[in-house]
Amino acid sequence: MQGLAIRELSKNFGGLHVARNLNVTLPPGCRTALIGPNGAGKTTFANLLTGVLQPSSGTIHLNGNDIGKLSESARVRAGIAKTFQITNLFRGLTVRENLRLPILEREGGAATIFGRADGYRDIEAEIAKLMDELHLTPLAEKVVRGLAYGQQRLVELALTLALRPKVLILDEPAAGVPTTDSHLIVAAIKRLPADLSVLIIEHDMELVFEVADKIIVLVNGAILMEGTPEEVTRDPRVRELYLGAGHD
Ligand SMILES: Nc1ncnc2c1ncn2[C@@H]1O[C@H](COP(=O)(O)OP(=O)(O)OP(=O)(O)O)[C@@H](O)[C@H]1O
Repeated sequence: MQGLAIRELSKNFGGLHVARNLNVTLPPGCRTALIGPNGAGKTTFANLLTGVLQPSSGTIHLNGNDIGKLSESARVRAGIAKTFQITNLFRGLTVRENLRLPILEREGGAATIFGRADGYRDIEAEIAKLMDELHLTPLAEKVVRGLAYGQQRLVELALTLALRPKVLILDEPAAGVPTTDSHLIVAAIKRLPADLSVLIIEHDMELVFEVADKIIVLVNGAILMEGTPEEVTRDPRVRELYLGAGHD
């Protein structure tokens, strides 16, 4: 089975059930959005996938391999990356300098990569490609501190993609980005590598509907329903949830 397969995943904090027997498959190439009211358990679910939290029960397989017991860093190496949670940019460095860092890290350090005949050229070519994909090329020599917030988020996304993940978790990609710039984020999500599995946790429904192939609605730690954006909008329970009280 290709992609990420989550089976019967549960998490309790004492008597509080924040994930209840969750079964979710994130196939390569699929853009899945996870939505739900505040406190539904979305962040907890992401933390269970990245290894920040250990589940009470259940399994997680990536391309058939059990990754459920791996540490956070081992999961990153296995191909699970999450962005937009913490800013890990070096604000005094340029966009290009920032992008060099995860590539060096991935390749096992400067000594290894620069020891190869084409090492330097390969890195610079990869940085150029990443910047091109995210339309960051005009900002290459700009110091990150001076960029608009939405642009900084694109740089963060580029840094995460430099790790060459198989599964990308976008945690509220539009949070804090002015609405005038949110189209930059939408465009970047649309240009992500075609075979990547993407899980988007997002409150902004407009963004979700623009980018998601599939939506999972989480309520009280359980899946209320999942389906295409059209199926989800038609569902009376979802309409009740989003037109009623208790959401952002
Ligand atoms: N470490 C923890 N210990 C105890 N309870 C926790 C812990 N982390 C989260 N919770 C509780 O688990 C529930 C789910 O929280 P979570 O942050 O996953 O929800 P969410 O859907 O991401 O919410 P939001 O949309 O507000 O970010 C909440 O009731 C929260 O208070």
